[in-house]
Amino acid sequence: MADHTDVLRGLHRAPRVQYPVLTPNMQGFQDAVAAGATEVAVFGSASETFSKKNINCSIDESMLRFEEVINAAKEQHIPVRGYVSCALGCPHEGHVEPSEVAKVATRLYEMGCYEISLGDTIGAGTPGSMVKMLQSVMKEVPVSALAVHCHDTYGQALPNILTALQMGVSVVDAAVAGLGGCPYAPGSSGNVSTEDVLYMLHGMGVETGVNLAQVIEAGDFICSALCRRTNSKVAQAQGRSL
Ligand SMILES: CC(C)(COP(=O)([O-])OP(=O)([O-])OC[C@H]1O[C@@H](n2cnc3c(N)ncnc32)[C@H](O)[C@@H]1OP(=O)([O-])[O-])[C@@H](O)C(=O)NCCC(=O)NCCSC(=O)C[C@@](C)(O)CC(=O)[O-]
Repeated sequence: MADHTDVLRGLHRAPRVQYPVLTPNMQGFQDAVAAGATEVAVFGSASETFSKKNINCSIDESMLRFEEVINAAKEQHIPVRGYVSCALGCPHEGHVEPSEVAKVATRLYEMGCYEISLGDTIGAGTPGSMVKMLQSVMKEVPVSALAVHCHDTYGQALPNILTALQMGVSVVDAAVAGLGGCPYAPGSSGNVSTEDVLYMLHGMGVETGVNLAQVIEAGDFICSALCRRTNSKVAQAQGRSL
């Protein structure tokens, strides 16, 4: 959190690209806007323990903080995205009831988040648990306002994403080279790699508007800058960043 405004100020922004900034409280929101953010995101959790460890407050307290951020954002016409972590399991509590995910997603949506990203923070979900969780959330929030955010710890990210797409979700979070993760989800791997999602979608004939070869190049660049090996199976198959 501490250096996100430096990152934002250092970006060379491309037209038609959004650069949402995670803003868990008003301090984060004000700093982000001062640094030029045009979209922000609040990140809550369906697990009480994870909420306390990740953002140092209970779920109810987080909602009060988010309401303040969302109201301030509305005044400035800044769109707000909402995340629900631990949608398919918690590193501390284990199983998370789909109804708890639906409750938090509904609160964020009703407060004014234009989209709710359902996070499998520890990557422990399967198509079976994805179906149950989405069925519960979709009773309360329109599917057009839902996104999925899958980590690949157990190698289930792509089947989970495919399941969500088949249920009508059309927004998928991904990270170049499968980077990412969360300091409060120890042992969990990064987000599903953008390259692997694109390869699957293009193979299914889905038009994404994204150039896979250029994303692989971007993955090479960032892996070399971070001295990390790519987590993308597609990039590995093409002999990249090994
Ligand atoms: C939320 C806080 C900041 C509360 O932290 P806190 O300690 O409760 O906050 P505080 O208000 O008591 O302030 C303590 C210090 O933090 C500073 N502070 C206070 N707010 C901010 C801010 N916005 N930005 C920068 N600094 C801040 C504040 O200025 C103060 O500094 P000091 O006076 O001691 O020098 C802390 O718990 C925190 O940083 N949590 C974030 C941890 C994190 O980065 N988690 C990973 C994010 S990704 C994720 O959660 C999951 C997701 C989205 O990827 C989806 C998924 O897979 O599930």
